[in-house]
Amino acid sequence: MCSTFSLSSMPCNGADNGKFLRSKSSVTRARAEVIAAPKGSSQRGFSRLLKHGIPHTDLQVHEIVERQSQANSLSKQDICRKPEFHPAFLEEAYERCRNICAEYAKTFYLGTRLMTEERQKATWAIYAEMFSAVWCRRTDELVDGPNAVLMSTAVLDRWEERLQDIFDGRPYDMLDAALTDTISKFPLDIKPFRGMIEGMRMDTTRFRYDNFQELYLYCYYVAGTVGLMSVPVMEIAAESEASAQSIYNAALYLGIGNQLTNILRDVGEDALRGRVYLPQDELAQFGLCGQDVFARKVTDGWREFMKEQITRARFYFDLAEEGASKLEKASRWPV
Ligand SMILES: CC(C)=CCC/C(C)=C/CC/C(C)=C/CC/C(C)=C/[C@@H]1[C@@H](COP(=O)(O)OP(=O)(O)O)[C@]1(C)CC/C=C(\C)CC/C=C(\C)CCC=C(C)C
Ligand SMILES: [Mn+2]
Repeated sequence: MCSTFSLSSMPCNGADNGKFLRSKSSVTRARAEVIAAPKGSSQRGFSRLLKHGIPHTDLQVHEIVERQSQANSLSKQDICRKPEFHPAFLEEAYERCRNICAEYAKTFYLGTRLMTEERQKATWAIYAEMFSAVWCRRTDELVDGPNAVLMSTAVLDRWEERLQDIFDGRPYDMLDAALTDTISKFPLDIKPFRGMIEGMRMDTTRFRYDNFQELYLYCYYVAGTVGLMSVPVMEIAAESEASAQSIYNAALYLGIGNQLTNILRDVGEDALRGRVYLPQDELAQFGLCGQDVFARKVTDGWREFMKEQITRARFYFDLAEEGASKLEKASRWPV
């Protein structure tokens, strides 16, 4: 059993994070470290973003970093019981994960080809598992009416049970087996995986985001968590003197930057699914509203609004960049 990874409570909201930060000076320092030098962000854009504030999820990151350092001091045997899989079975399992990644995440897959063999396989296994959860959830969107949310909830509850079984060494199918094997090789924490499912839950009930604070939380769940899953696989360079917290934050920011970009890319497609992920208060500042998004009107106001949103996504990519150089050498280029 992976008792080291037992779950604590669900993430707290931003207000609680604030209290926590005041009492944990190292976390505050780490945060300051990361936001001190956002290369490439224009001064005007940057101060505007700071005025909005960077909504924080430091509490979760801090917990994960703590558990990670405990895990690193344990032997692989202590971390997780290694299940006995036939080598040919595992080979086939990873091959299926690879095919899913190559088919549905083409650019990302190219990046994985630059990784060491063990890291590639781990990345495909994580991708395939999370993709399957997203895919099953999406299929439920085809169900109309009041039963839709109930169905999604049941599907996500089942995924959460499966996740626990994977971490307990009881995989349900071949894709799960690949992830169980990956978990026996890398000190992965279940918490970001649960967070990803929480993000999918949010997506079943929430079709609008009033402000960036709310959107950030969604992005944290569906994408920041991907960054947090990645660090134990990519590994921090032994010679790195940066705090683990600052590197995990950078990984989280890479997820946020990716998800904000994904949202800007998919405005039209998401509107067809009845969703507007753009912050409503910021749309209003440019004289826009959700209806304009559905109407697909491209006006000067829209262009100006989008420029600001792009600036924000770049801001997060800039925050992430420094962290990538603190990873194990062989992981920097693929990231
Ligand atoms: C220090 C440092 C900088 C480390 C690097 C950390 C790192 C490698 C971060 C990667 C961040 C990343 C690629 C995030 C992806 C974010 C993203 C776009 C998420 C999408 C969510 C939902 O979007 P939407 O609902 O709009 O869906 P579509 O537009 O219809 O696609 C996602 C689709 C999330 C779904 C998640 C997955 C399918 C799993 C992703 C898993 C991986 C990419 C594997 C990561 C593991 C490793 C070891 C790299
Ligand atoms: Mn999208």
